[in-house]
Amino acid sequence: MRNSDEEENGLLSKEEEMYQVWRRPCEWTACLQVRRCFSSLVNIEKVRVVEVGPRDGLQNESKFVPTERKVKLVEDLVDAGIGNVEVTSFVSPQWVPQLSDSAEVFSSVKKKPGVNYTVLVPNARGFETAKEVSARQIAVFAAASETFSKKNLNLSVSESLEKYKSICADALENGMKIRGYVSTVVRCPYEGEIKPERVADVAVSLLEMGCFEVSLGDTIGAATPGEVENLLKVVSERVPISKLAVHFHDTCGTALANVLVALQAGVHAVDSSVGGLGGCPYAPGAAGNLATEDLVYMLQGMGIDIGGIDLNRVAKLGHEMCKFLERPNGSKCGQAIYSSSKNSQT
Ligand SMILES: CC(C)(COP(=O)([O-])OP(=O)([O-])OC[C@H]1O[C@@H](n2cnc3c(N)ncnc32)[C@H](O)[C@@H]1OP(=O)([O-])[O-])[C@@H](O)C(=O)NCCC(=O)NCCSC(=O)C[C@@](C)(O)CC(=O)[O-]
Repeated sequence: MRNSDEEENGLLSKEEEMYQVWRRPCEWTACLQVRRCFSSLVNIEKVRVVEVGPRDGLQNESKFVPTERKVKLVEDLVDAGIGNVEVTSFVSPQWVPQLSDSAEVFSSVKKKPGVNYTVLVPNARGFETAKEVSARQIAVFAAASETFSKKNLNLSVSESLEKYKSICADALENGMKIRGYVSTVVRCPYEGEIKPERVADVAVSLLEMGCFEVSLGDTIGAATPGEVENLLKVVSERVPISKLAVHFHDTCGTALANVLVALQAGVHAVDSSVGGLGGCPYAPGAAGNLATEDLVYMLQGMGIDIGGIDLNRVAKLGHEMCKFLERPNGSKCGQAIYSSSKNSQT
C-alpha cells in the first residue's frame, strides 16, 4: 500500500505511479454511473458476462505469457467481480503452444467459492486432464462448418459430436457442468455463409448431450445485427433462448451491436475478453473477442445487472496485458479510460 509521506515527498515507485494513474479513471467512470439509464431497448434485467480472455484471448497472441502471469490474470479478473471465467484449454500443445502450461495454470489459480472456472476440452485426453485437476466445469466446442471443424479439431462435425457424447456422459457422471460452443455460426473463413439451420442442428446435439448452455460463436467477427437476429430466430425455434449465449469477435466493429440484438431476442449470457484479446488460430484474419470493458460499460450504462463488475479494475488488467503483449488495447472503453487518465495527469 502507498505511504502518504512517500507520496507527498514524490517517492513513488513505478508501480505506485501506475496506481495513481488508475485512481483517476475511477473518478471519470463515477460520472458515467450517474448517467446510468434503465433502457426500454431490452427486457433483460440481468446478464451473465463470461470472461474468455485467459483462454480465447491468450491462445492466439504471438507472445507467450508466463504461467504466473496467466494465473494472476485469472485471479485479478475474479477479484474485479467476474464470476465466470474460462481459464485455459487442455488442447494439444502442438496445436496451441501458447497454452502449453494449461494444467499448471488451472491448478495454480486460487479458486474462490461461487465462481465458475471453466476449461475447454477437445477430446478424451483433454477431459482426463480436466478430471486430474478437479475442474468442475468444462466447455466442448463444435462447429457449424465442416472445413472449420476439420481445421480446428481434425474431425468432421459429426465425428466431433460423436466423440463429445461419451466425454459429456462421463463429465455428467463426475458431477461436472458442461458448456457447449458452436463456431462459425454466421460465416466461415473457408466456406463463407453458414445456414442458421445447421447451427441449430449442432446446438441441439450439444444440449442433448447435457450442456447447460450453448454459446454461438461468430468466430471471424463478421456478423451484422440483421444476421444475428435471423440466426437467433431460427435457432430459438428449436432451442430455448435461455440456453443460448453469444460469443462475438470484433473484426468488423459490429460485436456490441450484435450483443444488443441478442439481448433483445432474450439472450442473457455474453462472452467477452479483457482488452479485446485474442482470436482463433484456425480462423485467419479474425480479430479478438468483444472486449469485456466495452461490454461492461454498455450493460452497466443500460442499468442491466451484471453482478458488480468493477470496470476500472478490468480496464487496468486489459491495459496491462495488452502492454505486456505489445499489442494495441482492443477495448475502446479501455483506451478511453486510460487516455482520460493520462490527460488528467497533464
Ligand atoms: C483435438 C486435437 C488434439 C486433435 O489433433 P490430432 O493431431 O488429430 O490429435 P492426435 O490424437 O493425433 O494427437 C496429436 C498430438 O497431440 C497430443 N494431444 C492430443 N490431444 C491432446 C490434449 N488434449 N492435450 C495434450 N496433448 C494432446 C497427442 O498426444 C499427440 O502428441 P504426440 O504423440 O504427437 O507427441 C487438436 O485438433 C487440437 O488440439 N485442437 C484444438 C485447437 C484449438 O484449441 N482451437 C482453438 C479453440 S476453439 C475456438 O477458439 C473457438 C471458440 C470456442 O472460441 C468459439 C468461436 O470463437 O467460434
